[in-house]
Amino acid sequence: MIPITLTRKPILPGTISSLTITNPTLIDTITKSLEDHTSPTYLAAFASNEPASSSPFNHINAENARPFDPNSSYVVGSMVQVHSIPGAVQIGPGNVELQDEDVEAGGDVKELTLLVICHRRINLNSPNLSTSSTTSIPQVNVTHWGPNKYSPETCGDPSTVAALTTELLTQVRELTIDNPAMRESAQSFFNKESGDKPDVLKLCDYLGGLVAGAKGPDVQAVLEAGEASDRCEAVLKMCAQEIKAIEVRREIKEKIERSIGESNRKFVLREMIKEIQSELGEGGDGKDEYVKRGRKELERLKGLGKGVVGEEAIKAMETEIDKIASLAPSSSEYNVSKSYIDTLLSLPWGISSPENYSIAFAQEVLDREHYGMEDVKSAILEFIAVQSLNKDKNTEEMEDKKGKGMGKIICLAGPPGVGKTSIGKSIAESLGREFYRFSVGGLSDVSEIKGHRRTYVGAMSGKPIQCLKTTSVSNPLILIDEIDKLSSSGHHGDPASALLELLDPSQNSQFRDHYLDVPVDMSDVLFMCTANQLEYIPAPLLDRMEVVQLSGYDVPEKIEIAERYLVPKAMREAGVDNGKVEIGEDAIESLVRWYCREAGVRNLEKHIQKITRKIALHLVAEEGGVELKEKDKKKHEGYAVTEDNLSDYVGKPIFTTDRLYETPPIGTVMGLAWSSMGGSALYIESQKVVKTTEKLGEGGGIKVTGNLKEVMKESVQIAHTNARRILNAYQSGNSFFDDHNIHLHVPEGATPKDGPSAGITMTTSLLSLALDRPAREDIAMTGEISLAGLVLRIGGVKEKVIAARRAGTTCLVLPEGNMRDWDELPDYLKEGMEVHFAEDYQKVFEVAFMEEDFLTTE
Ligand SMILES: Nc1ncnc2c1ncn2[C@@H]1O[C@H](COP(=O)(O)OP(=O)(O)OP(=O)(O)O)[C@@H](O)[C@H]1O
Repeated sequence: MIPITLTRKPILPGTISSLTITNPTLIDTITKSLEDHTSPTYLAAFASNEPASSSPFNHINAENARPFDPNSSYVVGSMVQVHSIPGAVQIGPGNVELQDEDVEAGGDVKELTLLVICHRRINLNSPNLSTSSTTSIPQVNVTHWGPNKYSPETCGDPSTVAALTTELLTQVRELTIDNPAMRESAQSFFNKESGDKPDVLKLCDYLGGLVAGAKGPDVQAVLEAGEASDRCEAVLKMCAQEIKAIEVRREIKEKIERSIGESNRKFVLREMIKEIQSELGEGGDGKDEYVKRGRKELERLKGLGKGVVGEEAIKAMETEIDKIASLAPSSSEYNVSKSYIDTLLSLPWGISSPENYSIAFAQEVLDREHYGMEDVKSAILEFIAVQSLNKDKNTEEMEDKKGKGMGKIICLAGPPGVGKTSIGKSIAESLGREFYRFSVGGLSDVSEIKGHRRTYVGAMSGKPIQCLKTTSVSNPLILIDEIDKLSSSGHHGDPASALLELLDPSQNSQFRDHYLDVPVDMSDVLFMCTANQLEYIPAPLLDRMEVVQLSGYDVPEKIEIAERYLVPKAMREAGVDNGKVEIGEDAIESLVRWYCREAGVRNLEKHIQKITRKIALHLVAEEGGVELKEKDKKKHEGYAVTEDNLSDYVGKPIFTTDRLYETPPIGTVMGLAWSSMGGSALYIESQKVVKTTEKLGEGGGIKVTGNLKEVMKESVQIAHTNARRILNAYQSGNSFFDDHNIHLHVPEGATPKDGPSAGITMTTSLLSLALDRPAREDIAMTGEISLAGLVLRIGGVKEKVIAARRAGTTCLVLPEGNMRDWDELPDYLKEGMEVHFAEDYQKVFEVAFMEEDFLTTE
C-alpha cells in the first residue's frame, strides 16, 4: 500500500474522489504499481493536519496528494483503491495504461490524476517508516478498521441512532433541494442501500462526502468517529454549516438576479421609448432631434424680417441651442436651457389676430351681453373708429401708432358686480382680440409680473409673457383685474412699478421679463384694468389710465338687466327655457327692492339662479313622479314666479325698509352714505347728556358712537364747531353748547363708517338739538362741511339719490359742486324730487329748518 498525504481533506469510505499528483517520485511509484497488472493498486491516504490555506482559490490548485509525511498527517486515514485515471485506458482490474499526452517529451509524467474508491478506515501503526528498495516513498504499517456496518452492540442506543438517522435524511433533502446533480447521486445511494432507512454509518460517510464545502478537520472528525452517534453529530454539524452557506449563496443569487432583472427591464423600456420616439419622428434620446428642430425654428424666425424678433432674442436662442447641444440630456442644466428655449420659441413672434374695424359688429356684440354702460361702449367704438381710419395710412407717425392700444389704458372703476370683468370679455370679442384676464388682488410679488430670474429653481416667466404664450397672438386684450387691491408690502419688490413699465406705452415695446431677459414688444397688447375704488390705485399708475366710472344700478336698471340678460341666461343654464316657466316683472322688482340692494347685479343674478334651479327640481320631480320633502315642495300651481310666491323660492325678504323714523325726532336727520356696495340712508342722532348736578357753563363736550373711523370722527368735531358758530349767529344768547355735553350716534353701530360727506347732516342734527326744533321730515342731505361753513363736493351722487328715493325722501340737499352729477342723472331718478344745491351751510339751514335768510331772523 502506497502511503500518501492528502493536502485538502480526508476521503470517507464508500465515496469516490479524484486525486491529482504532481510529485515526480510519487507519480513514478504509483505508475510503476499500476503497470504491475497482477494486483490492484491501493493507497493509504492520510489527511494533512497542517492548517489549510485560507485562500478561497486554494482548491483550484491542482495538487491534492503528495508523498506521505508522518509529521504532518493525521493517524486515522483511509484505504483507497485506484480505480481509473481519467483519460487513461483501463488495462487490468483497476489498473491503466497512460496516454501519450500525459507523458512529457523526456518520458516523465508531469501530473497524474487518479479516480479512487475508498474502502475502509485505517490507523497508522508504525511510526518507524521503512523505505522501499526501488523508490524513496516510505512504506507504512497500518491496522484496518472493522466493517463499516451498523450493529446495535457496537453502536450504542438504537433509539438515539434512529432519531439521528431521520435527522440525517432530512439534511439530505435540504442539501439536495436546489441541486439536481446531487439529488441524483443521493437517489443512486439510496437505491444501492436497500430499505427505507439506510445503514446509519454508511449514510454518515456518504453525507460527509456529499458536503462539498466541508472543511478538512470536520471531515477528519467524521473519519475518526467510531460510535454511530458521534459520527452522526459530526456529520450534522457539517451539514448545518453547509445549509447555512447554501442559504447565503441563495440570497446573494436572488439579489443579483433581481438587480439584473430590474436593470434589464429598464434597458428594455428605454429601448422601447427610443423606438416610439423615432416612430414619432422625435428620434433617439431626443436631444439631436430637439437641437435640429430648434435651429430650424430659429432660421424661420430670422427670416421673419427686421424687427419682428429682436437681435437680443435671436442671440439668446442661438447661445442656448449651442449650449444644449453640448449638454447631457440627464443634466439639470439641460432642462433649464430647454424650458428657456421652449418659452422663447413659443412666443407669438409676428403673429396677431385680425382686428375688427366694423363699428356695427362691435355695437352688436357689446349690446348683446350688456345693458347700459354707455361710456365704456362709446370709448370702444371711438377706438375702433380711430383704428379703422388709420389702418391704411403708412406714414411713419401712423406706423408707430398703428395697433398700439388706445394711447391710455382704460380703467373701469365701480362697485362690485356692475359688469366690469364681463364687459372686458365682450370688448375683446368686439375688437376681434383674444382675451386674457389676470387678477392682481393681493399680489405682492413682483415676479408674478416680471418673472423670476433664471437662477431660481423652478423659475418661470411672469403673467404677461404667459399670456402671450397662452393666447398665441401678440395683440390680445389683457384685463388686469382688481388693480386697486395691489399689495404694497414690498417684501418681494414693488409690483406697482413693474405694472407701470408694462402699461406705459412708451416703455412696453421693450418689456424685459426677468426670466427671458430679452426685450419683448408688448405694445400691440390692449390693456384694460378694473378697480372698485380709485383712491387705492397707486398715483403713477392712475395717471396713465383713462378712468371710466361705472356707477351702481338703480331699481329700473336692475329690472331691465334682469329681464333682458340675467333671467334668459339663468333659464338657459338651468335648462328650463322651455316656454313653460316664467319669472314675472313684479317678482323681479320685488327681488330688486327687498332682497338685492347692492350696487351691482351679482347678488340678483345669484337669486335668479336659485329660482331657476328650484324650478328645475320641481320639473324633474314632477316628470319622474318623485315626492319631494316638505321644504322643497312646490306650494302653488304652474311655473310662474310672481311677487306672491317669490318667498317659496328665495325665502323671506332681507330688507324691509330703509326708513327708521316716519317723522324724525329733534336732533335726528337723514344723511346719505355711499360705499363700494352702493348707497344707503344714514341717520345722524344727537342727544344732550343730562347731568344730575347740572351747572350752566359746564358743558361743551361731545361723545361719539357708531363705529366711526378717523375722518368721520374729525367731521363730528368740525360739525360741532360749525354748529356753535351758527347757533351764535342765529341766536346769540343761546348757550346750549356751553351748557351741555352731547352724545352723537350713527345707527347700525356694527357697520364701520368713514368719510366726510355726513358733515352737513351732523351740523344740522346738532343745531336741531340746540334749537329744539326738528328738521324737515322728508329731507335727506349729503355734503362735506369746511370749518368756515362751506359745503364741499362729494362722490356717489347716483347711488345716494337711489338710496334717498328708496327711503321715501322727497327733498334733497346736495353740494353745489355736484350740480353736474345731478344733471346727468336719468329723469326717472330726478322725478318728484325737490333738490337744493348748497354752496355754504346757510342754504342747508334754510332748507332744513324752512327759514328764509336765517342770519337776519333775530
Ligand atoms: N350691464 C349689465 N348687463 C348685463 N349683465 C350684467 C351687467 N352688469 C353686470 N352684469 C352681470 O353681472 C355679473 C357680475 O359681473 P362682473 O363679474 O363682471 O362684475 P365686476 O364688476 O367685475 O365685479 P368685481 O368688481 O367684483 O370683479 C356677470 O354675470 C355679468 O354678466
